[in-house]
Amino acid sequence: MLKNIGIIGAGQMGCGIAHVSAAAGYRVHIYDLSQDRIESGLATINGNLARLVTNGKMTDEERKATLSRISGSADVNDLAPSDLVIEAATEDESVKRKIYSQVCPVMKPEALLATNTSSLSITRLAAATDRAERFMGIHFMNPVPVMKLVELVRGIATDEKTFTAAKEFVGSLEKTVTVAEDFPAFIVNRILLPMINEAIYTLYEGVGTVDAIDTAMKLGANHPMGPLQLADFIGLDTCLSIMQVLHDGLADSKYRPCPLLVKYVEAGWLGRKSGRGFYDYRGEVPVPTR
Ligand SMILES: CC(=O)CC(=O)SCCNC(=O)CCNC(=O)[C@H](O)C(C)(C)COP(=O)(O)OP(=O)(O)OC[C@H]1O[C@@H](n2cnc3c(N)ncnc32)[C@H](O)[C@@H]1OP(=O)(O)O
Ligand SMILES: NC(=O)C1=CN([C@@H]2O[C@H](COP(=O)(O)OP(=O)(O)OC[C@H]3O[C@@H](n4cnc5c(N)ncnc54)[C@H](OP(=O)(O)O)[C@@H]3O)[C@@H](O)[C@H]2O)C=CC1
Repeated sequence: MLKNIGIIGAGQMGCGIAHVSAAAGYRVHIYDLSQDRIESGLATINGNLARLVTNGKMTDEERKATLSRISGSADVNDLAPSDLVIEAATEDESVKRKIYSQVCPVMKPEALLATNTSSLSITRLAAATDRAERFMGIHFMNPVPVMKLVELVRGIATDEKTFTAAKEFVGSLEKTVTVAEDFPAFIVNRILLPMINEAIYTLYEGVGTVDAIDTAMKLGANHPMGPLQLADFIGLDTCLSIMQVLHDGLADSKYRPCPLLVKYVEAGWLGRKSGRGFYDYRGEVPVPTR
């Protein structure tokens, strides 16, 4: 029976997972490198919970109780009581490997470790832990409090007990599970990211402006967000990492990351989280940057 959930990374996904886990009654501890990051993550969670109260979807007592179940610190040792740790740090294999080398010695031997990776091999990540049979992918979608789907991905060594526990955990959050095999970017991102990358090529080749491309896909294909708006929302660094994993892992030139995406990431224009991407978010309304 899982009670204590540890989260690694106080970014948009880590905070979203913390939010829905605490709302479902779990005790949650968030670990990140800096206390400032954690404080701003907790403020985001509080803002999202407050919006639910305003919209009549949660009482103020439930908001307070949910928040009281979440703690945070920049000390990895505080993850020791966790029954399940979900790693939601930057989409970079070397970063995740380093984290596992620090967190595994701290964790209870029987505790489960999961990654929220968007694309990386679960089997390869599992091999960097001391518990490959108790390791798997639990892939939430952004924004976590709103999106209904979670992809579950087994590594080659993941045991059935771990898979069942993960499935029950996701069910307790009232999310729907799909099972994906351990292939680069799984199901959602195998399909979604090439579409986003193609939208960026469409911009790069001058077929349309940012506004034209997003309007076309919103009104012409009924997508809730245009692909460039969505890329900014996901984070352009994450989009580029996923395309690189697809390109390297499937060895097909159709997954080549658009050079414009590379350029934006090199400029530090990572989308909403850095204030600028295909749109500039620093003013009152987002303004296209091309
Ligand atoms: C990269 C990966 O590995 C995998 C991925 O996650 S890929 C990304 C998958 N996600 C998507 O494709 C999202 C596409 N976009 C959408 O579905 C919608 O634009 C959206 C749900 C994000 C917002 O919907 P909208 O109708 O445009 O806006 P809005 O009316 O403001 O919001 C709808 C609800 O979502 C909530 N919401 C919006 N953004 C939110 C956020 N970042 N965090 C929490 N809640 C949020 C709002 O509070 C609102 O809730 P109520 O219904 O209670 O009012
Ligand atoms: N964005 C999305 O739409 C989705 C992302 N994902 C996946 O979730 C994961 C997180 O993505 P997302 O939340 O968007 O990314 P963010 O950039 O918002 O957050 C990542 C967080 O991890 C922290 N971090 C980096 N290195 C370490 C470390 N060594 N120890 C602890 N924390 C660390 C970062 O801190 P700092 O900023 O200080 O570096 C940051 O707070 C990635 O694997 C991503 O692929 C999955 C589904 C959707």
